[in-house]
This record gives sequence, C-alpha cells and structure tokens, in this order.
Amino acid sequence: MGPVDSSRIPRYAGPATFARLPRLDEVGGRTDVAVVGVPFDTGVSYRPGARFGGNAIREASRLLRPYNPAQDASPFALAQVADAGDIAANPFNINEAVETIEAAADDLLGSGARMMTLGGDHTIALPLLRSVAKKHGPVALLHFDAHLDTWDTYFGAEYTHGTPFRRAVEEGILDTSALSHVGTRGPLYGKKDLTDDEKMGFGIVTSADVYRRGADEIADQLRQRIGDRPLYISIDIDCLDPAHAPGTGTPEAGGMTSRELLEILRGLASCNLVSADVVEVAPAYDHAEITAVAASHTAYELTTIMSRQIADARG
Ligand SMILES: N=C(N)NCCCC(=O)O
Ligand SMILES: [Zn+2]
Ligand SMILES: [Zn+2]
Repeated sequence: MGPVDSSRIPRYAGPATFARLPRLDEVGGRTDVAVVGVPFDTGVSYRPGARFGGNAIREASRLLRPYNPAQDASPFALAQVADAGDIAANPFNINEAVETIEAAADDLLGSGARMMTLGGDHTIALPLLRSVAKKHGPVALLHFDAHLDTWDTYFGAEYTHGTPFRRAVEEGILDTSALSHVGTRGPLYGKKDLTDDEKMGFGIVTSADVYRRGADEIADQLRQRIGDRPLYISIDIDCLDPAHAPGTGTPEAGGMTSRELLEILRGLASCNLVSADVVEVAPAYDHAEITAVAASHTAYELTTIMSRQIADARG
C-alpha cells in the first residue's frame, strides 16, 4: 500500500503521515520500513523543542513524490513503508524514556521492520542502537553531526544528547572498526574531546573536509570503511549549516549544505543499512520549514536505500 495520490487529493489535506504513507494499522500492523516518531527532548543542553521535530518533518514531507530519480527507485513501491506513529517517551524521566524507546524499537525490529526514526533529541540514538545491536550484533555507525556526542556527562547525567555514542561504545554495541563522524566542526571543551573520541575508534570527516574533497570522494572513503557490515546511520540535522537548518537546538556555523548531505547518502546506497534516525529538528527556531524540508528529504533518501535493499534481497 503506497502513499495518497497527490494528483487526486490535495497534498495539504488530511492529517500528516510521513510522505502521506499509510499508518502501520492500515497495513495490518506489519511493514518493511517503519517510520516512527520519538517526541522526546529532555536530554538537551541548550534550546529545547526537538520533541516537535517528528511532526514537523511529517508536515514538510507532504511534498515528497513517489519516484526518487537520484537513486532511480520508487521506494514505496519496492517495499512496504508505513508510518508507525510516535513512541510515548516519558518527558519527566530520562531513564524511563530510554527504556521505553528501546522496548518499542525491540517490537518494531522484532516484527522484521527496519526503522526510520524521526527525533527527538540525540539521546534517543542510544536505545535505538541497543535494540539494533540485539538483532544484528555490534553495528557500524555513520554519525552526521556538528558535534561528537561522545562526551561523558552533563550535570552528572549519563543519558543526554551530547553523550549517546560514548555510552554505546562503553556498552559494546558498536563495531569499533567502522565508526565515523561526518560534518564535525565548532568549538570543543578541550583537545581531550578529540583524543577520547579517537580512542573510542571514531574517524572524523569535518564539514571543511566535505567542502574541500567533495561528496563523492567522502562517500567512497566511508563506503570502504563500512564494507558489508550492518550499518546504522544517525543524522543530527545540525550537521547542516544553520543557513540550511536553522531549526535546531545547538547550531554551529560553517556546516555542510543539504546538497552535500544528500549526495553523500546517495553514494552509500550499496551499504547494508539496517536502520537510521534523523534527530534534533526543533521547529520553533525554523523558518519556512527550511529545516523540516531538509530533514524530510534526508529521511526520504535513507528510506530509499532501505527499500532498495529489501527489494534486492527478495530478488
Ligand atoms: N547533539 C547535539 N545536537 N548537541 C550536543 C551539544 C552538547 C553541548 O551542549 O556541548
Ligand atoms: Zn549536533
Ligand atoms: Zn547530535
């Protein structure tokens, strides 16, 4: 079952699901790719508001069309893609929220679906990775972000949007031979942030590297590092320059363009993408849906990669 036909029903009509796709209950409760929202932002260190990100992305995704020329694929015809609604994470208790997200992800992945998660702040990547690792073992991670998100604690708190990937390395749920940050930039607390990060196994492609070397060369390098390992892609929308994504909680100047991000993703189409997230969209700081549109197209490329692989595996 595919999306609503926008040549017959105006695309601005009716409640928003991602890309006007059916809800999970409308496809009998099973899907190949589940688009799921996680309206949670209790882990942020600066501007709040990413709890509204998932629905902003859904609204902006009304304009997506069914054929993706950049990947020569119709993602919603190749596989069932459905909107699985939101995970009801407790906004007053981060530990409980992390448990709830992990349990909901266990259910979706257990049903055979891959997840395309719409955040929420970056805290949510930890329970999602835990669940993915239960199914696939330690996964390769491609992390697009201005920030490292491998810091240790804030105010003594372990689960925050600046710390998910340090926790994930500590828990042994990442394949430390294939970890990369892309789009990194901006001031740090000290040089130790970088040496700690390197010890955890991460390689860094800065936003300046992307600008200097170009999207194709970067995608080639990343593809070689990832190989055929199960891959999780986590995209903090603040990997983009604030000109391309003003609607986010911790913006940093000098970021990638949305074109660069989309082109790098297209260059990874042959990777074994098991699940992905797009996080940190905070619509209160957005203008004309600039950020939400970029995020919706990002999720569309990721969904296309997953759908193509599902169709290829079926033969
Ligand atoms: N994950 C995001 N977006 N930001 C982390 C920033 C952590 C800090 O305030 O230093
Ligand atoms: Zn960030
Ligand atoms: Zn982040």
